[in-house]
Amino acid sequence: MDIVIEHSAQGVLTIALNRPEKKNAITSAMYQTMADALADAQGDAAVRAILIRGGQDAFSAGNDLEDFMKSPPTSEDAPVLQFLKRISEAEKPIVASVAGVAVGIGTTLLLHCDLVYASDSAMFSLPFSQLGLCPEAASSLLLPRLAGYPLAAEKLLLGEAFDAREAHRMGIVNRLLTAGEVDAFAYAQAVKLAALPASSLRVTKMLMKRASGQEIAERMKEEVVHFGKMLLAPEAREAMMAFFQKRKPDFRQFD
Ligand SMILES: C/C=C/C(=O)SCCNC(=O)CCNC(=O)[C@H](O)C(C)(C)COP(=O)(O)OP(=O)(O)OC[C@H]1O[C@@H](n2cnc3c(N)ncnc32)[C@H](O)[C@@H]1OP(=O)(O)O
Repeated sequence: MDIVIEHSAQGVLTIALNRPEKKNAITSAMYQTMADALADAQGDAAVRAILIRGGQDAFSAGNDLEDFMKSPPTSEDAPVLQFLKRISEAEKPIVASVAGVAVGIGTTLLLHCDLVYASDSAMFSLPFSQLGLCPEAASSLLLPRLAGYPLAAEKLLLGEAFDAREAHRMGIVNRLLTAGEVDAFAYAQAVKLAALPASSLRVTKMLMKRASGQEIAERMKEEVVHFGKMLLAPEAREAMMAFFQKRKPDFRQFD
């Protein structure tokens, strides 16, 4: 199973990305499973905190590029958009544990989690421009707000990878741990949350997020319009073909 869902007796729902052979690249089916798990968690009183994690080698290599080419998300009910809506509107606290690579949505989904813990060897990247695409998950709004414009622009315009220390400095990550410690630490934090009064956490999260909720939803909609068009454009096709052909893309052929 590419996504493993586990309920613990302490009230933690764990969503584990489990496609190590593809570095946890996320397919439509995986987004759908995660969106459904988040929806179910919302209505399940036994779930008091949510933990999202990948493996030691990869948190996630982002959207599956073959899926992008074969079935680009065009409609509003596309699984990726359902997942983003669910994670951005979740009322229950979400903790993330990041080890290995976190690429594209593997990094932007973290902007919607409440507590993010990462291994000190984790690597992050937002390679949208390198793929002929634009930011998603409201990262064009949230990253400049979190990290300041210069750092956000560097990451989103150049699309180069950055290390865990920089992700921590930018505010994407709460705390760095060793690769061996990060999952257990993140889980323990989720257990702590699960033991607190759910109503208090719900109201606290709502108060912190209420002002930005509408803006986030609107920005995601705006990003999707551009993203959907760009995904079908020749620049993105060239970038994705180049990835699978293990060569550098040639963008000089486009204006
Ligand atoms: C709405 C959301 C938008 C987005 O998320 S946009 C971002 C999309 N993601 C990417 O562009 C990342 C593409 N992948 C990479 O750049 C690299 O991979 C990594 C840096 C993540 C890891 O590099 P390395 O450690 O050298 O591994 P490897 O040999 O490239 O990958 C192992 C296997 O995994 C497949 N794979 C990796 N990422 C993806 C992906 N995103 N979509 C589909 N397949 C992927 C490869 O092809 C290969 O497979 P095989 O062993 O069969 O050759």
